[in-house]
Amino acid sequence: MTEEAGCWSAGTVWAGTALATARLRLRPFTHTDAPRLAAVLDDWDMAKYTANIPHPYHETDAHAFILLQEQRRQLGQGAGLALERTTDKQVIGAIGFTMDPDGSAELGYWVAREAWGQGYATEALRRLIRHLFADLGIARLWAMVHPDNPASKTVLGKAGFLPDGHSQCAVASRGCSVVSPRFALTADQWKATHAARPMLLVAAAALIDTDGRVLMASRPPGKMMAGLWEFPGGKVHDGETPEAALIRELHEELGIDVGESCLAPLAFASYDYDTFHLLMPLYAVRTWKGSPIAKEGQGLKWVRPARMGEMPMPPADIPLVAILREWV
Ligand SMILES: Nc1nc2c([nH]c(=O)n2[C@H]2C[C@H](O)[C@@H](COP(=O)(O)OP(=O)(O)OP(=O)(O)O)O2)c(=O)[nH]1
Repeated sequence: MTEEAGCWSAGTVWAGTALATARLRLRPFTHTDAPRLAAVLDDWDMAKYTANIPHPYHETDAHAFILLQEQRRQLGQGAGLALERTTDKQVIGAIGFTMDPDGSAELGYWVAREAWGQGYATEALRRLIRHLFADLGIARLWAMVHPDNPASKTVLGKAGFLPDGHSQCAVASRGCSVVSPRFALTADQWKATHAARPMLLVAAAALIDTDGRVLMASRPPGKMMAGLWEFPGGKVHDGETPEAALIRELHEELGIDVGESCLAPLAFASYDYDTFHLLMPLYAVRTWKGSPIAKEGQGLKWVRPARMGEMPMPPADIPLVAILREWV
């Protein structure tokens, strides 16, 4: 294997590589997660609809679960991944899969009560589905939900799963089994819907001050990826050039005026967000008129590229940080 081969091989959970979504990192559990798991899962409302969460739930149960996930991963039987929220690195759920001998895989997930109703399960599920179909070549995925858990059915529906009959499902916390609806999605069905996702063109700026610091903006509450630090900019409207869009956005968001000749193309981000594909040219800007002020409720920070890695950022922006470190 040449060194470049790393550029071609897809990330795989078998090797423990984390999967990023807009707001989450899907990563293997470690034993340091055990207290958090016990705090979240020792809750009847969490256990009652899931197959494998006993009740009550102690840290020893969490350690056994974490050990089992690592063993399953090493044996190629499946994996259980923590849903780590990017903004605060808190574990807010889990998602996992188990390989079947026929090349299909079963999925399961839960989200902590404090994070219910915010779309985290759908976001994680879409990302794992893409990994299983596109990177690992699995042909078909299926999942069962407890019959009294409509929220979980909705999550599967949003991810494109279709009803697939019923099966008996053991429920550890109740010590019995229930007849549960099954849902399934094939790789072909997924490919057809995934291929139809739109391409979103966004123009962004690295405003660089005389001290070599770059202006970062935090996404305001209520917007997708709220709280993450990004480069100022926004969507390119129909009929606009990326440059014109960026000049407009910098005026609207920061109250500064930038001439088109001051926009130097620097790099671009190209990133699959599951519901759209982002293409984002990044321009270096060293000269502008006015002082940047937050006009849209965003936070602003001047940051040295060497410190940017410490800030929670949209996953699309991570490769841009390395370029800025080299270049600024
Ligand atoms: N501006 C900007 N957007 C980014 C970055 N990284 C990244 O993934 N994005 C994504 C987040 C959004 O999905 C999209 C930008 O959309 P936006 O909602 O901020 O665009 P906008 O300012 O036109 O806002 P709106 O009028 O639609 O509310 O690009 C980045 O560094 N800067």
